[in-house]
Amino acid sequence: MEIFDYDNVLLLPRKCRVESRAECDTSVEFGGRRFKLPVVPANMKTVVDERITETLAANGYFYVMHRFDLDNVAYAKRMRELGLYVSISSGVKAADHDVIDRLAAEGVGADYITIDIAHGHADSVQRMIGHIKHKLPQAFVIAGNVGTPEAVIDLENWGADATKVGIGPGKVCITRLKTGFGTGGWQLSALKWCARVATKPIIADGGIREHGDIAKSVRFGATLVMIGSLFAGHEESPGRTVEVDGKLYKEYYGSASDFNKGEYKHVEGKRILEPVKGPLAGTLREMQEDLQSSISYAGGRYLADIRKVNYVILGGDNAGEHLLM
Ligand SMILES: NC(=O)C1=CN([C@@H]2O[C@H](COP(=O)(O)OP(=O)(O)OC[C@H]3O[C@@H](n4cnc5c(N)ncnc54)[C@H](OP(=O)(O)O)[C@@H]3O)[C@@H](O)[C@H]2O)C=CC1
Ligand SMILES: Nc1nc2c(ncn2[C@@H]2O[C@H](COP(=O)(O)O)[C@@H](O)[C@H]2O)c(=O)[nH]1
Repeated sequence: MEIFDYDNVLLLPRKCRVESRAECDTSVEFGGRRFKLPVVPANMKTVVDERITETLAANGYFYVMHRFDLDNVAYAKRMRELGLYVSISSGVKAADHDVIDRLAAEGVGADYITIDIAHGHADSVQRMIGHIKHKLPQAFVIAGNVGTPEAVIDLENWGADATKVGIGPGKVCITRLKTGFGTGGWQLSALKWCARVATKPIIADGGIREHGDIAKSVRFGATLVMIGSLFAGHEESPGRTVEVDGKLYKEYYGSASDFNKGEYKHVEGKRILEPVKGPLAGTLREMQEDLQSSISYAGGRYLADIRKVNYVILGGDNAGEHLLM
């Protein structure tokens, strides 16, 4: 198997088919809705909050609200009152099952539910998918996180409508150091490996450091890309603002860090500071422009055209050109 990651792959251009990059369409259909970008900010406490998710939903972007210190039912009710779609996260414990029961009993429902645990290839996830499909059959269920084709096949067979791939490639992740496991350092080829067997959408989660990594993820099979660090350092970001030597930073910590958990137990995440870089809307606009350029370099007009390009692997044992024949 070829092993590579975002920083040692480049996509190869094909003849341009547009007069302007404005003709390139970055939108994507996911779970019955069309969104402006194949990008979703990570469902983490220092990345999204109520206000940011409302803005994203109201402006045509996909979001997943985090599940920490949050009343999911009250959150879902508020989004409904605002006329916005509901996209929440869930764990797999008894209290998480109860939330699904309440959403059903109170008639609130949810449009998207992301089952989001560290080791998503687990019986507990199978039970939770079954519970959601029983109580809220209309909900689109995303399940993860996983890092192997076997896991993608199982989650799909258990009823997941999409799977989330990425064990440990995140910027504040220390899973590979603490456990010796994961897709950190080879996330892009793990995505390719998983996408070969997937029959439903994949969300590539973690490891995106540059906007061009979004196009690379799409090339290797992602329908959406989940991003934490690139979104954590905005004016509106929920992380605490910290001043160091006159410069402003936002704190960004892992969901499995002691900062999120409130105790040092099974810690697989750390805290870092991200420089503050202006409003979120500016980054979303720049991501769209960059992705429009990516589509034009792919010789296409639509996101899916990126899937048609060849690529090169730079350096290492797998170095070489890879042609689609
Ligand atoms: N993408 C990634 O690489 C990672 C992401 N995270 C994120 O951190 C957050 C917290 O995750 P998590 O701790 O799973 O959530 P929870 O604290 O909600 O735990 C979920 C359940 O899974 C169990 N569990 C967790 N890890 C394992 C494991 N390795 N093997 C068996 N059972 C396990 C927990 O039990 P118990 O605690 O008793 O074991 C608990 O019952 C999530 O948002 C998750 O996405 C965390 C680590 C890696
Ligand atoms: N191993 C851990 N992974 C974590 C933790 N908290 C979040 N995450 C994952 O990281 C991505 C974001 O990655 P980034 O490279 O874009 O910053 C996020 O979506 C989760 O899947 C954690 O504590 N440990």
